[in-house]
Amino acid sequence: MKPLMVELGERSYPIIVAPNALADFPQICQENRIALPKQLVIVTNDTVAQHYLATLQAALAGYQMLVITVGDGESFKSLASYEHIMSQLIAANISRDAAIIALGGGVVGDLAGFVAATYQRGVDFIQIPTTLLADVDSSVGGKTAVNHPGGKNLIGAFYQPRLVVIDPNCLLTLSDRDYRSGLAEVVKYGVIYDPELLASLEQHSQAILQRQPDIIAAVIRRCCEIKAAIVAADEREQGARALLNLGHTFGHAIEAAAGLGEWTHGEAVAAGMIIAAKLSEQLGEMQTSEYRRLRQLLVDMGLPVTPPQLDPQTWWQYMRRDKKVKAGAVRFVIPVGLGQARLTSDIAPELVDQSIQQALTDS
Ligand SMILES: NC(=O)c1ccc[n+]([C@@H]2O[C@H](COP(=O)([O-])OP(=O)(O)OC[C@H]3O[C@@H](n4cnc5c(N)ncnc54)[C@H](O)[C@@H]3O)[C@@H](O)[C@H]2O)c1
Ligand SMILES: O=C(O)C(=O)C[C@@H](O)[C@H](O)[C@H](O)COP(=O)(O)O
Ligand SMILES: [Zn+2]
Repeated sequence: MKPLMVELGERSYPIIVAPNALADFPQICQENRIALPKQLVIVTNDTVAQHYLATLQAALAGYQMLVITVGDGESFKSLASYEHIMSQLIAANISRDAAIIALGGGVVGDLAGFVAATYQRGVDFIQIPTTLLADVDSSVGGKTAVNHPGGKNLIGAFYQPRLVVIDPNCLLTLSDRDYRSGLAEVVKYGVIYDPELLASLEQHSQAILQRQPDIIAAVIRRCCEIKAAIVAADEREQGARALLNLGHTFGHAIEAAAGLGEWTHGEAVAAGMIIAAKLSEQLGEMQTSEYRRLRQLLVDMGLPVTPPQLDPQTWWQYMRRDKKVKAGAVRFVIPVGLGQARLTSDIAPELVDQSIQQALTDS
């Protein structure tokens, strides 16, 4: 199948979606004119390694490989893990012409990407995502980061991979909770960009939840297509890319306030999208029927739609650290109906507080 491309001039790169892509990795590189260097560094965690490392290593027999594992979970997307990886790269004398391969979900991808962006001021980076969330979102677009106790992704860099290789078969071993978490970002694409995708998620919700391979591969391709188009138009989030942050101003606050890892990223984004939709309803930009339709879809996907009870001060403490803050004002992504969204700072804080309260009490 023809690769999707993220068009960024000299830094353009392909996204390959193919069953068994892990085993075919060197051939995929060759077909896409990616010359693998002699030294390869695979960053992963023990959970993913147990399922997929041997297949990738066998495919790459003949290359010098250093495997670095990090702890499993959001709390390991940290400066401590970053330092752990850096120390191993330095101890092994990994040179600037090596390539770092992230094999794992969004945590491994974001962390390994930030290492790749900064080790000796930048080495080549390849994403091999293994969760639905990483397939449809985090492996594409070059946002790399680690968390800080003060908030999500506060330390990072824009650094694009050279290649993204997605093997949808990896999803068969993913837990239900993590699979559903990825569906939140899938729904997000429908809300901000693609009403047909939303309708198709509603129509095929059972097949999607059962992880039927054809449907899942089609969903992954469509999401990557949307993300690639948005990133190509606005790589560094000066405009349209901010729409990919729908639900995240609230979602990141939920994740950080609850303690990283208590809510998965997708769960927090789902509840955050409901608050954003409530805001939109209050502004008269989303009909009540559309709000209820979105809420029902998230419920059908097994995602939380009720935010946690936090006091307003806590919400605002985290929301003020959002990366979309401009000239001191928090900017919100507001869905306009279902299928479009806009970014605005022109929202009264009382309306935000009210929307959070209403999302909390809605049933
Ligand atoms: N860079 C971006 O653009 C971007 C976009 C969205 C989310 N993110 C970030 O991604 C992170 C969330 O990613 P995630 O949901 O993939 O979480 P994750 O990386 O923690 O993976 C979820 C769980 O699944 C396990 N796992 C991974 N692949 C597996 C497989 N194939 N089979 C069985 N288990 C597997 C992991 O070990 C982990 O326990 C968050 O930190 C979020 O901020 C980044
Ligand atoms: O790629 C983007 O742009 C996104 O905003 C995608 C989000 O799903 C993702 O969670 C991202 O990491 C959030 O970025 P941040 O800049 O709000 O930390
Ligand atoms: Zn996200």
